[in-house]
Amino acid sequence: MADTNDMVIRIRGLDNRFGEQVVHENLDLEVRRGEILGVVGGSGTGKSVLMRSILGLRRPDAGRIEVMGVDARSEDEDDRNQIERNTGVLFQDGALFSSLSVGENVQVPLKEQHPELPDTLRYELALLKVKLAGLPADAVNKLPSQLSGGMRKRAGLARALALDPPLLFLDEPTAGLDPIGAAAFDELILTLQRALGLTVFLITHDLDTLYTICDRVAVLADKRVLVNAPIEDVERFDHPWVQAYFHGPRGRAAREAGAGTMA
Ligand SMILES: Nc1ncnc2c1ncn2[C@@H]1O[C@H](COP(=O)(O)OP(=O)(O)OP(=O)(O)O)[C@@H](O)[C@H]1O
Repeated sequence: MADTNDMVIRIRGLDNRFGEQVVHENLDLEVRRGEILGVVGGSGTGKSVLMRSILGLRRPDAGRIEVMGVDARSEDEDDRNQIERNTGVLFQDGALFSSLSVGENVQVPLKEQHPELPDTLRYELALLKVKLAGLPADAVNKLPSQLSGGMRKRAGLARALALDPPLLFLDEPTAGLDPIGAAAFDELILTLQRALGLTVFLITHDLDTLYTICDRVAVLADKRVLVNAPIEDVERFDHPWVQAYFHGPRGRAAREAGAGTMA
C-alpha cells in the first residue's frame, strides 16, 4: 500500500447528478504521485464530469475532493489559485482561443498568474513550452487554424504546461489523430511525465495508450470507479463492460501489439 501522502488526488463519496440523471454515486478514487492514470469507461459514464469536478469547474452534489491537499470545492481565492497553479489541462477539443496565436494562447495562464512578468520573458517562456510540446519554433506565431489537428493538440499541451504544474489532465488526447500521430503523442506524454515528474490523469478510449504508457487504469461503470489497478489486473476484472472492452478484437490487438513497450 502506498503512503497516503503519495495520493495527490483523493475523492471520497462523490455524487454528481443532472436533474433525475445520476452520473456518479458514492464514487471513490485516489491518484498517486508520479503515476499516469488512465481513466476509461463507456460513453456517458461521467469521465469528463469527474475531471471537471476535480478541477473545481463543477460543484458536485456530495463528496469530498482534495487536490494536493486543497479542497476542490473551496471558493476561497487562494485555494482556487493554488489548484489553478498545480494543474494543467488539455481539453478534448484543445480549447485554444482561435483569434490568438499559439504563443499568445500559451501566455494566457502566464498573464493571469504572473502579471508582473515582462512581455519578453513571457514570450520566451511560451516559446520554451511550444518546443517542449514538440512543435517547431515557428508555430509560436501561427493561429490555431493554421495548424494540423495533431499540432493543435501539442499547442494545447504547451498551454497546459505553461505554469509548470505538477498535475496534468488530458481529456482524450489521441482522439482524432492517425495511429502514427497518436503513438507519437503517447511517447511525448511519457517523456514529459518522466522528465518533469508529472502526475497524469488521462481520459481515453485508446487501448494502445492504456497498454503503452499508463501505470494504472481506473474503470468508470455503474456510477463509480469499479476498479483502479495495473492493467493486467483490470483485464481480469469480472464485469461485462471490462471483459467486452479488454477482450474484444481491439483489446486483443492492443495487448499483442506490444503491451508495455514504452512504459
Ligand atoms: N452540463 C450538463 N448538463 C446536463 N447533463 C450533463 C452535463 N454534462 C454532462 N452531462 C451528462 O452527464 C453524463 C456524463 O457525461 P460525460 O461528458 O462526463 O461523459 P464521458 O464519460 O466523458 O463520455 P464520452 O466518453 O462520450 O466523452 C452524460 O450523460 C451527459 O449527458
